[in-house]
Amino acid sequence: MVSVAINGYGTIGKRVADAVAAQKDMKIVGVSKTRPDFEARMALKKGYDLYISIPEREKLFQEAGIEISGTVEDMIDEADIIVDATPEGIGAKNLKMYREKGIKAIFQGGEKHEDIGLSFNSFTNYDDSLGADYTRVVSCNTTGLCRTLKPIDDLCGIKKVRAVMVRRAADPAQVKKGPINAIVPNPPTVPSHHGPDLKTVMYGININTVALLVPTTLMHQHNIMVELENPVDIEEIKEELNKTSRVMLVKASEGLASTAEIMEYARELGRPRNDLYEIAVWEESLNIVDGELYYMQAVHQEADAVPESVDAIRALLELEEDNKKSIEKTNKAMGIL
Ligand SMILES: NC(=O)C1=CN([C@@H]2O[C@H](COP(=O)(O)OP(=O)(O)OC[C@H]3O[C@@H](n4cnc5c(N)ncnc54)[C@H](O)[C@@H]3O)[C@@H](O)[C@H]2O)C=CC1
Ligand SMILES: O=C(OP(=O)(O)O)[C@H](O)COP(=O)(O)O
Repeated sequence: MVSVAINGYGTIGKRVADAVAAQKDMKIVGVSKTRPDFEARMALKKGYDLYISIPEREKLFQEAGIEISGTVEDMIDEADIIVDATPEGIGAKNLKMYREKGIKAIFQGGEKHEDIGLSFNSFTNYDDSLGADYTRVVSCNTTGLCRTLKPIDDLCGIKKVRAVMVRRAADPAQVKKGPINAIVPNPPTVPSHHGPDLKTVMYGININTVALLVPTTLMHQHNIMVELENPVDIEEIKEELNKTSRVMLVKASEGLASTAEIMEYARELGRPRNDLYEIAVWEESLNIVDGELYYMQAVHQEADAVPESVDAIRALLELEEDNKKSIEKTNKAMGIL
């Protein structure tokens, strides 16, 4: 059983911690916090040893009566691998420390591909991270694109993709982010960074994306148009997506006509934090017009890329050479369809 530490126990970090703890071949040996808040108390309640990323704040934790086991450097000494889930750009700064400590590390999508040198998705390029020292799990939006474009490409080939990424402005708990009442071209430049980001894990795919921020916190929504290489029937596409792991077809006609209703469905599934790991594709949106495939999907940004971090641990530590077997193990432990 390998020992995993989480540097940055936040939205993604705490979810990855629970996902790792659910696996049979790995365990959590520590998580790091910057301040003694309710998340720190929850981490201890879950049995995770707590480490501090800002040593000068040790007194704050003591005054709060929150037991800590040391600094991030101490935590690294206990682990076989680090999952860095710090805010965008901080992971790249931590890379120097990981190198000096000689520990493998997995980063998240807020880091730049060029800063880490390798990016990861369980379905598209797992093998390239086998035995690597560092890799970067692509962001929630790019993960969402991978999950549906990969099976479509395998089925009938993709000539070109255009996608409009309607992104949530903030996560539900992020009270300082917006917009509250505006639609923001973000980035205002076209194409957005999502196309190049997808190419770091789906090599050579021809894609251009446009991205917006809208005042919602629940999910991202994607509008995808695919010029297909070879003719295919829409029922074949539906069948392929229906059997694709970490993807689910939903029907607006059955009350799942919005991101809000999809998240209500996620609550019915009863996973931790009502998370939806699967990419939800509106079945009614799937259509082929003049040889071009159209479809719409929704992405639970807080959760969809979390299982990929678990698979990345197996790849870097060479616990499983076959991505399909890792995906199966991760899914089984997390109750993913
Ligand atoms: N929130 C989302 O929807 C998604 C986020 N990501 C990526 O995941 C990464 C983490 O993002 P979130 O979990 O949303 O951020 P977050 O802000 O929720 O959590 C970050 C955690 O790191 C801690 N932290 C801050 N500075 C630190 C430092 N120097 N050392 C150690 N810990 C530190 C914070 O206190 C916080 O607990 C980013 O790269 C982000 O782009 C990827 C997919 C979706
Ligand atoms: O939108 C996201 O990534 P993206 O920039 O790849 O679209 C992620 O949800 C992270 O965004 P955040 O930095 O607003 O949390």
